[in-house]
Amino acid sequence: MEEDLTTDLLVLQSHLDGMLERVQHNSLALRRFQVFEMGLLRLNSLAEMIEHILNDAKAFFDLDVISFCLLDEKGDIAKYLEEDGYDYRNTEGLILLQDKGKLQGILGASGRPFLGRYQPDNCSVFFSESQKPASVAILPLTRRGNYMGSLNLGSYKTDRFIIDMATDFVEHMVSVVSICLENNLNFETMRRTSLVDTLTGVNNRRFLEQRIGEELDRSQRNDQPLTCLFLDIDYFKKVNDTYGHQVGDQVLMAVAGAIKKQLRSNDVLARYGGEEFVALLTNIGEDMACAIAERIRISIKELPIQFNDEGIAVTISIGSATYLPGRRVQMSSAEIAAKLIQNADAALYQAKNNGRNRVEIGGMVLAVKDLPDSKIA
Ligand SMILES: Nc1nc2c(ncn2[C@@H]2O[C@H](COP(=O)(O)OP(=O)(O)OP(=O)(O)O)[C@@H](O)[C@H]2O)c(=O)[nH]1
Repeated sequence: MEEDLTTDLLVLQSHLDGMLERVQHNSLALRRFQVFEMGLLRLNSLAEMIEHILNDAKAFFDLDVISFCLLDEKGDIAKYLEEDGYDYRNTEGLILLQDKGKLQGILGASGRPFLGRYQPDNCSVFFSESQKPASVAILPLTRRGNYMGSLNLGSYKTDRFIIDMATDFVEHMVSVVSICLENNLNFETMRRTSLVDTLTGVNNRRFLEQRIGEELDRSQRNDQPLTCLFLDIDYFKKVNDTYGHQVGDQVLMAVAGAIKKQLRSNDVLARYGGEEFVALLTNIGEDMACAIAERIRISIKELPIQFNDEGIAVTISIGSATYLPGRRVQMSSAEIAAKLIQNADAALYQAKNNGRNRVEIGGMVLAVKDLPDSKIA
């Protein structure tokens, strides 16, 4: 009798130990998840989110392999990452899928997580052959019933993810990841649309105003000149009056595209107003600026724009001014920026006065106040 009691007590004790161990394990997992979640909420961009997921989640959740799959049907995500200089093509574990069908094929229309043994048919898209896990959790990221991608966790242990495992915890995690992903994507889209001119697709004036200060600081730091071109289509009112506003819009788009083609990818081009554009050419002094402006002028003159089989002749006038960094800086970036644009605009005015379809050089801008007009051309 006493022996039976002792055995029962030992069994009970071992049950309790097991339960305690599970509670401790779960509370540790929960704490880790809270830290991971807080990290996710603090992120400011899509690139940061990708890094957090791929680099930190593996350690947080003690995984052997992880991949982050994003549905990118229109190629916007690739474009955003590229624009931010993020090397998404060589980021291990990041998968941009253009076809929603693949995710639906694996996870079904319900969007339920898949936990279990690695199956080549379903899982090879998410894990490379060299890092093939034994068990996986393929967690769909969805918002409002739409797939956005999946978070794919892998372990070399076959029993880490099993079919009947409770999924409450992972489902909570993927809803947080899904919300963060949606926020980051919305933010990236908003950031771009608010700084891009919707008609021509080049940047808008607000973008230019933000960027010019950064470019001037860079110019100062690297002791390299920065040139500003002010470009204005000639007699554009006549194009509108003759062919209509819609054709005028087509001309604006064609001209913006042609100017952009003559610039380097790190130069800035913005639509400043109606038919005016401003370009910032980094590390370009006056001589080079003149050659580039001439190249732009000729490319616009030769632009083949057709309306009802009739060619529309378009020309552009360009004014240029160049900032020369120096040791004596007595003006703020904002003051230098205003002066640079003002001088380029004045040169444009000259180009218009001197007959249009021409380039005028407005001279150098220095950051010193004591030179009258700071203009030494
Ligand atoms: N189609 C179209 N026209 C625009 C847009 N924004 C401004 N404009 C037109 O651009 C024209 C600008 O005319 P003006 O400022 O007189 O200049 P211009 O005819 O180009 O003459 P110069 O600059 O002196 O050579 C006006 O007719 C505006 O209506 C736009 O987004 N689309």
